[in-house]
Amino acid sequence: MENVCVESLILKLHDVNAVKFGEYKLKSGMMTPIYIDLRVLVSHPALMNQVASLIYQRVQDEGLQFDSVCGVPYTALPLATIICSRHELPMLIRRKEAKDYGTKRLVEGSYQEGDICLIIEDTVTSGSSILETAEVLYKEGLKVTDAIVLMDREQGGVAMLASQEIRLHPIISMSKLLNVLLAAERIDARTAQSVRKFIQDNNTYSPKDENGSDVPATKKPCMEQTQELSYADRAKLPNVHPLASKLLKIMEEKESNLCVSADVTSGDELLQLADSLGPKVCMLKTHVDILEDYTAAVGRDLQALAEKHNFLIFEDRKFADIGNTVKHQYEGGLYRISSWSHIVNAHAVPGPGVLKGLGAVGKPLGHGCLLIAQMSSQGSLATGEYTKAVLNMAEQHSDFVIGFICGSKIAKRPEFIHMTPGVQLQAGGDALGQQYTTPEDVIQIKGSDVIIVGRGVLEAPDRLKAAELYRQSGWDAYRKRMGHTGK
Ligand SMILES: O=c1ccn([C@@H]2O[C@H](COP(=O)(O)O)[C@@H](O)[C@H]2O)c(=O)[nH]1
Repeated sequence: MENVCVESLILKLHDVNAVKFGEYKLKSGMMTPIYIDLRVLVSHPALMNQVASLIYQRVQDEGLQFDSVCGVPYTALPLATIICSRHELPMLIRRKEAKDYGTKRLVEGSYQEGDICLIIEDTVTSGSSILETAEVLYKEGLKVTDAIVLMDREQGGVAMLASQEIRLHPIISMSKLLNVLLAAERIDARTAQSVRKFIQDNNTYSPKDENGSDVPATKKPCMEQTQELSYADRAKLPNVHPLASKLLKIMEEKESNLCVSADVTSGDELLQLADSLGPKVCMLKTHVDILEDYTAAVGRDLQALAEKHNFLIFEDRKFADIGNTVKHQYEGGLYRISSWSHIVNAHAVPGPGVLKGLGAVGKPLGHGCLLIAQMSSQGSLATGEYTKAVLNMAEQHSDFVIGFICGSKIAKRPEFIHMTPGVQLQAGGDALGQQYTTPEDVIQIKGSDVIIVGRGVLEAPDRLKAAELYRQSGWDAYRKRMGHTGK
């Protein structure tokens, strides 16, 4: 199954005019400055397949249990059909009007009383279309516990359906849509703000109080606003880890969010790289165990070069064992990683013990750790609930965890730094499952902070020139994300 990124899907939906700005009438008669018209998807099969993949991914991420799937007619019908056909799931079709001959059924397909039916919908405003479909299914003795929607306009649908005991799982929120279109300069700040205001002023759901009277609809104060902090401002936050603060300051000073992955096999080449590319990077990443001639002098000299050129060293060791073992692996052995590397990383698989073990060594030295929340390789299992659990673990250990290895921004706390590998100037991949995306995509669209580039620099005819190219494109993408235009 293809891996679909929400941000690029939003841009494609905009390309095919599925997202329109202007004056449009909703089903309720309400006028809206933004209209989502996913009916056009039927004319774009590749996009239709991507939407179906995203919906199914969400079904899996949420671990939903159900006996059949029903798409709300008509736009979600082909989506449900693709998903059910690809994954061999039983599907039901809800008729909008009963036939006046034959079985006269309103629900087509085979089902039994008590079966759970998952509803799929394309866009939700108030949630009334999903509820109408659920009510038809209820009359047939079916149960509805969950619904998935591609686009939630954030106008009360989630709360209304929750009041009817249906959990709605939106994939794209209106806030996300606006943020992505704004960052990609598809809309201007004024348009985004006027749509936000419309959404906040037009919440369709009024919960009832205990006497059954309407409680006035609350205006949502929580639509994601994009007033983002700069790297420099984040460095000054009161709760930022001192090492994260140092890195953010370096990034701002050197105008670099580039980490070069120095995946070379000789100590001399590593040191030569560190010296020549040092001025271009905020961080140098190593895999010390691929060096064929490591000696303690390499670690020492690397540290001196980090001082000279003002960058941090990140040993990409990916610790993944019990606390006691990782403590030894970090501090001892041939490489004595903790003696020269400012940052290491760890998988969350072993549980918090891995951070306790590493922290016992790293914390007194002022070092920091990145948790691996997602990976760039095809078929990675670090997705969905796992990624959420990693985020949670980081929040519990923010005295040592300074951020994440991830594909996109996953944490709201600006103290955490997001670092993304799998970056080249052209999207693509290698023969062993690595997947590449571009600096613009990673920094501007996906909201990560640092690009990690290996072969994009190492295999270039002129490594210094290539590093400068990546530094500049990473920095330009950051400036655009912050709303700066031009140089
Ligand atoms: O998910 C991950 C985690 C780590 N890496 C590492 O980053 C570099 C990428 O090198 P490229 O040559 O740019 O592909 C490499 O050291 C990996 O071990 C990753 O790629 N993905």
